[in-house]
Amino acid sequence: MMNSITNSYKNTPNSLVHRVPLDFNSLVSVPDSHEWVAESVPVIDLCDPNAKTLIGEACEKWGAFQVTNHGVSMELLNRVELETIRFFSLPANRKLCALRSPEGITGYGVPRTSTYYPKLLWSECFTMMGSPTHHAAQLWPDQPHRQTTFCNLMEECQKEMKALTERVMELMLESLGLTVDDLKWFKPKTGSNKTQALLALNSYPICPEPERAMGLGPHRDTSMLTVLYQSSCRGLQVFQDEMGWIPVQPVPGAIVINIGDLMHILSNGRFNNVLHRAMVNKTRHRVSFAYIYGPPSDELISPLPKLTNDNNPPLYSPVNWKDYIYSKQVHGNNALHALHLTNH
Ligand SMILES: O=C(O)CCC(=O)C(=O)O
Ligand SMILES: [Fe+2]
Repeated sequence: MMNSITNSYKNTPNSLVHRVPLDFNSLVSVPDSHEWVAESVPVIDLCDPNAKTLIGEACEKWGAFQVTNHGVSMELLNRVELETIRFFSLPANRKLCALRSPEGITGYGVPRTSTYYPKLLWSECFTMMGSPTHHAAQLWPDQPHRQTTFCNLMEECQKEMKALTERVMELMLESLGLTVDDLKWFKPKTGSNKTQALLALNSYPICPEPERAMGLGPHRDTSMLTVLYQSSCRGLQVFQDEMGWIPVQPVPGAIVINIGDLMHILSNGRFNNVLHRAMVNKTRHRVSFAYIYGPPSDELISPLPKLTNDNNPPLYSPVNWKDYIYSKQVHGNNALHALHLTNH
């Protein structure tokens, strides 16, 4: 019998790491040994024979997942990341030469979602559609070589991201028991593919008071899918009922896929259009880049007929991407409610 609590620890497992605290003051980040990881969006190997099923499950539960073995070269991702850092390190007055016009969609400015919130965001954004030739000439008027390097890289990035997006889209359709033929505009047998996409470079500068600011506020993407490379810096979080905000841990080389509102509509609500946000931090300038993929701008998107029946009627009325983007700018996160068919 122990007669005092002094002996209570005798013979209990007691390795060095369980006895000696870290020298916390010497650390600038949390080592893996001390990281308390919550359950988060799955990481899916695209070459896994089971990828289709895993993607279907992830889309229903999370509306987001990370992919590895995705076919986009690491070397390209690194180059785009470096170019993104280089772009945002330009002096403010230089970046303003490419300021997005009030009616335009491309160029430098605040994030597209800024109109949703009463407060402004701790971030800046540069958006492109195809080659950013016009903006490159505004940014580097006397450096044609610099313009070419920038444009070539951004075009290459969009080409690779598009290939990945189509591969993932196809797996998503298959997981719903559909084929590419069920979506006429996706990979048309005749004529060219008129799908549209934006490439957005995002920058979240170091913030002196991160707890008082927000990089990107809670939002759902207007897209069909968003393909995001977040490099190695934490910040992205997804919202899950009951669990709250969950970090999406950067996995070296992995790419994040988010389900947007249009995919949620197309799947008749089966796929979760994930609510997400980006936090800022005190020590690292965070950059990310997002390939925002959607249908041809006039194409009407509605729940796919094969996914609806008398017991499972369509939940949303048809909308095209162009009008939906406008509605999102005006109504923010409530734009989707306006399309909900409440009479069923
Ligand atoms: O930077 C991130 O991690 C998130 C970016 C994002 O949500 C967006 O561009 O829509
Ligand atoms: Fe987003």
